[in-house]
Amino acid sequence: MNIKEIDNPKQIKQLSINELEHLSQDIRTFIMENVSKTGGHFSSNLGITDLTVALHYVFDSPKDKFIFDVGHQSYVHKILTGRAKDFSTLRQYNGLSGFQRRHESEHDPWEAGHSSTSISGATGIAIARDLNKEDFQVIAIIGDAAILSGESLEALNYLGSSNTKVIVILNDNDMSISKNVGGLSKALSDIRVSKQYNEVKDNYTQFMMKTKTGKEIYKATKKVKDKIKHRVMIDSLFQQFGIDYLGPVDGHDMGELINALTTAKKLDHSVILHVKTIKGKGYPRAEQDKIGLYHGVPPFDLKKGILNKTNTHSQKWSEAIANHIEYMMGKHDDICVITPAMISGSQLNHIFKSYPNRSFDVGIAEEHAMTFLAGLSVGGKFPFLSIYSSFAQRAYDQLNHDVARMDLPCLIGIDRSDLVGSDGSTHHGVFDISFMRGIPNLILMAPSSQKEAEAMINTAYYNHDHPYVIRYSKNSISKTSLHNDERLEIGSWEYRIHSDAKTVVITYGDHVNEIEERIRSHNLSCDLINARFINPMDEEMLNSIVDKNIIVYETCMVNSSLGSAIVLHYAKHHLNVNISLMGIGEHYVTHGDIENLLKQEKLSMDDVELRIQELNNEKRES
Ligand SMILES: Cc1ncc(C[n+]2csc(CCOP(=O)(O)OP(=O)(O)O)c2C)c(N)n1
Ligand SMILES: CC(=O)[C@@H](O)[C@H](O)COP(=O)(O)O
Ligand SMILES: [Mg+2]
Repeated sequence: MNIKEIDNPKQIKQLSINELEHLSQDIRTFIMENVSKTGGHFSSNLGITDLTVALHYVFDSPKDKFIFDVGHQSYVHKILTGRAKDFSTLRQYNGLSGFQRRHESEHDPWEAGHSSTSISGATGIAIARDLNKEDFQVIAIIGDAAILSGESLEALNYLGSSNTKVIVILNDNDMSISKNVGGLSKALSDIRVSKQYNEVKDNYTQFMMKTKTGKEIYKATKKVKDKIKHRVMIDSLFQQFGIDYLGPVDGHDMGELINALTTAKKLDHSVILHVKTIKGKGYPRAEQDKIGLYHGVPPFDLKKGILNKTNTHSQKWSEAIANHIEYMMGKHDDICVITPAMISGSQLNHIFKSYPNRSFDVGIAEEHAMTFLAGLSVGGKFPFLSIYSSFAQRAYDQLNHDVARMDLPCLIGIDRSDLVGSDGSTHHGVFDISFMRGIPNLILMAPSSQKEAEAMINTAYYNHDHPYVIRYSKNSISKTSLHNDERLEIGSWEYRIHSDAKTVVITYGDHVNEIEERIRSHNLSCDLINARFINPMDEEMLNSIVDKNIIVYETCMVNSSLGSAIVLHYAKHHLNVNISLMGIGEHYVTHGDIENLLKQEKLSMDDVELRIQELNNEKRES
């Protein structure tokens, strides 16, 4: 069957097991040839090929709903649902997304990019189906790392107590991006495929599901069997949630897969089908990859594999940050490093090798990572958490409630800030400034060079007084050798171009050098300020340019960004617009007090603000 001629998964329904196996191999070859050209998620899709072919053979998408967790492993699903012809546009502007996208196909009922949402979403879709008295299957396809993350466990806990039916396919390749971590992950990998046991069990279950009596007997005996199983046999952690468990089955044996999926389809209650696969199946370098080199790949030569290029002139921001952190770890043994499953992406492999006892990969667990950081700080360590901007969105309350409120000395590296390119909208780091600027005690920094980044890390460590955040993008920067020992004054901006021009641009991070180069090469009459502290702002410098035209340039121009803070500062201090900022917050003044004040006395806004402060003090003292 020519892969590009598959418009609809129905076309594979009449194939034999043997033909399905050949189709699966052809799809793996197609993925290798295409993804090695465009870049994208490589080993996860090779490993899930047989399972996805079997899923589309047994179930009927789009009537049956396929929800891929994260969605980075949905390429085979896309190929079988008529999108093979678009693969040359994978992860490009206006091209095929690297994740499920609803606008792309009726076969994509769900969207993700962030991990561990599939079971929650599937449960919602299933319960809505039951309420609407509709009849279709809801299937969540989730990896062994994603299923061990907070939201997945919350969803499983709820699913086990609900009467709806969701089929959870656990695609267990014993790998996250790199090796999977945690106690539950070990329990999973200890459970072995026993073909004979599964065959007997599948045939028995299918036989019992044929009749009403059979179903009753199945349920009654299942309880007894589970009790015995809990004690004597595989202590499957999923049965603890009250959800039936099938498997584990060999994820590369088409017949066994189809049998197990058919059993799951016939059940009248939720079930987890545990499927063991090999991440990178069919491409030995990817099968042997334990550090995630073939998880998300750039375009590469299939024959030679991905070659480790050591570039002496440029580096990724992550590398510059990790190098200086490692340098500081060598000088100060209280520094620890945390990552939520992104060792390779955050360039921490060398630190994990050099300081294994002070480096912690907590798995896909951003909430835990952030509060774990707080605990390490309370315990007298100086922790550094490296976390992607969009994944940090998961840990907003932990940052606010556990780190900032206690004003704990630590450093948080917000990696992949600003636009990230091919991962697209779910991964752009454009909200971190707006969700962090309002949190008390956080010092927000954005370096424009390696040297400045090192000075910021030094400042955070040696000041040892607040939680510091340093944000940097996925871009590359020029590489210098030295580790400088400089520090910065908190809130101090840098006049990068100071020619007393009528216009001044204020920006930070990667944009500073880009804009400086443009001003100089076009000989523009324009000053440039490097706002390297996004919070607190350099109000003295702001006041010194009150008579200039100001252009604020930033990527994440969303509410409560730096730009809006600057506008507010001017409105409050310099424009003849009367504006007073009044927070009720912990103040003692009520809305009613303010209304009365405004009504009774004809005061200027400055007087109102003054009067409110007096009123506030009076009430606080009373
Ligand atoms: C909230 C969140 N954290 C981290 C990631 C990065 N990430 C994408 S896939 C992945 C590993 C997933 O492992 P698993 O669920 O086992 O799927 P596999 O790739 O092995 O099939 C990670 C950590 C993410 N997408 N979302
Ligand atoms: C799917 C996912 O979330 C990760 O694999 C992500 O794509 C990694 O991004 P980087 O390639 O920027 O490390
Ligand atoms: Mg996995």
